[in-house]
Amino acid sequence: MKIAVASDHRGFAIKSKILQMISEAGHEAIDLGTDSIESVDYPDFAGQVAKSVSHGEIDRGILICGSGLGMCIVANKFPNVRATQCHDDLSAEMSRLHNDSNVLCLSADMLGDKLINRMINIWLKTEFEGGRHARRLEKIAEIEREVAAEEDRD
Ligand SMILES: O=C(CO)[C@H](O)[C@H](O)[C@H](O)COP(=O)(O)O
Repeated sequence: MKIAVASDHRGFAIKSKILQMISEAGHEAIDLGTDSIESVDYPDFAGQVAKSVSHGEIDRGILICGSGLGMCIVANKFPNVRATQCHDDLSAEMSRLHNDSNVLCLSADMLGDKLINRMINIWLKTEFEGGRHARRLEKIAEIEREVAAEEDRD
């Protein structure tokens, strides 16, 4: 898979390790910034990754900020993006099994390197279960279409 990774200043230190984890797992890792610990605004980076996932240019994204929360809020503004804030092995697994998560949002401040490594490997390997969960994702897609249609009318 082609996987883009971006962070704000708080996630900068772990980002290079995450890029390496992705490569070691046999995937193509794309670095979309930030490039230093200088303070930046997370919406700029979440937006780049989420837009690429939304347009199908990349398969998945990983976003890291202090809490992971702001990144997740931004990413879910984009159609076709199912961004999930995960904090342990089980949430990483469930986000794939039930939600077909295509953007993983992580906290740099609250999670250790070993846990992040494990979560990423689980998130990369776990397949979506489909079935009743596919019906629910179709309802999310329908909501996205309704919102877009309302915006067109305004
Ligand atoms: O998006 C966040 C909070 O929802 C992240 O934790 C950011 O990294 C954080 O808000 C950045 O804060 P800072 O004080 O400017 O470093």
